[in-house]
Amino acid sequence: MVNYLPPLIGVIGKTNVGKSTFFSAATMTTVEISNRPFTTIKPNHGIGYVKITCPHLDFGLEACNPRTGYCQNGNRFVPIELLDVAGLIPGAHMGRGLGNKFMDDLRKADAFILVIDASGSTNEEGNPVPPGTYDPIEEVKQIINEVDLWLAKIVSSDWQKFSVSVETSRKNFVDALYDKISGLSIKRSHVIEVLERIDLTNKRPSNWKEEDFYIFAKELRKTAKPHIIAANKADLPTAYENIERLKKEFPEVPVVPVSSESELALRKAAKMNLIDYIPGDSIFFIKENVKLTPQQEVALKYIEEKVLKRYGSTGVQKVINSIIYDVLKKVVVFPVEDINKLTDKNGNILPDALIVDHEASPKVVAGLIHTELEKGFQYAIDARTKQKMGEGSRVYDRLVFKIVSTI
Ligand SMILES: Nc1nc2c(ncn2[C@@H]2O[C@H](COP(=O)(O)OP(=O)(O)OP(=O)(O)O)[C@@H](O)[C@H]2O)c(=O)[nH]1
Repeated sequence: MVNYLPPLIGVIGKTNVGKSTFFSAATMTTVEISNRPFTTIKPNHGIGYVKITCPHLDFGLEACNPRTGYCQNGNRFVPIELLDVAGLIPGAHMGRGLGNKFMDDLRKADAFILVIDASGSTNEEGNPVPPGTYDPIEEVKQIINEVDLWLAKIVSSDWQKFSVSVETSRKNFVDALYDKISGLSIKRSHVIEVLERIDLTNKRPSNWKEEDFYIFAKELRKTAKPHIIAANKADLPTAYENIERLKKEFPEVPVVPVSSESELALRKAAKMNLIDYIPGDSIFFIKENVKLTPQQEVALKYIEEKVLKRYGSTGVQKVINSIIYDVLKKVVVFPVEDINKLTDKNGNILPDALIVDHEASPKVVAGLIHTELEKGFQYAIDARTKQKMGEGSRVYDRLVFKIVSTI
């Protein structure tokens, strides 16, 4: 899969809200896996996983052989890349705290998970305060505002020179603007969409005012750097009402109740063979013949009562699935060589799982696997229906398919 890159998701938030706990929980596997999906993993990068029902179940197969990620009890865990973005404080866009580092990290991300302390026990500077005394709605507004100010700053830098150059050379404004912000991993279509939406397409660049940059940045963030809210510390009673308030205040953004600490504890306990637990599940089982310490018993009881029974899961897995499916509108597809055995040419069952746009054509997916495969693309065959899929067809979630190419 030479051209395939998994989605890159930034995990952002103030200090002390549980961002590191979330990151550790999301990147810890409950089973030993030997494969390393991507060649270079930098210090603040980690692998998280989208959880889906593995197609091997639908086809009545016993197991599969993932080249990356893993499969546990029929649940396929498909890798994505997570980026632990440096902690954020007000003024970060001006370089305060680790501001510049934070912003550099965010440039590359396709979307971000905003971890907040939903219990209201961390103030705006990231210092602990009595639970319920800080309003997490303010926390969200503040961080999103920092992101918008940062984007506006990038867009407006050297604007005078830029606008003179565009106006005197009669360059295409959209192309020039797209070039200017190309370091942000933003699509050209995003720039066009945003300019049209806020009616700035025909305004002379030299007439752009400060509020134009801000509005443009805000809309660009919504389109090109969308986010989800991980309402962490949801196990604490002061979070209950706040979570409902957050959902009402930000109806356009998924708000997921999360207890990162609970998820981390469950994954650790599973790794230590104390419990059976699959990430994202609503239950766990204490293994037979295991003698828990009183402390472990209390902790597991707490998680069961305050988190699993209340919310149906710890929320960590839900956040990852939701950002991939609901926010980025992706699907997972499985290319194979043999549509009857679902194998590659070496006999591995369903070895590859690719996360792609839900509107992608099989030909575009072929190009992610190999440029040559796209060039020689003839058609694909859907392994479930055995029907041909032409260039005009669209992939769907958990599609298993073979690409037929002249090359
Ligand atoms: N009750 C509760 N506490 C949590 C939860 N997640 C994290 N915490 C606690 O919150 C505190 C901060 O957690 P961290 O993960 O270190 O927070 P952070 O945001 O990464 O902070 P920095 O590392 O300073 O940037 C720790 O005491 C955690 O144990 C949770 O789900 N519930």
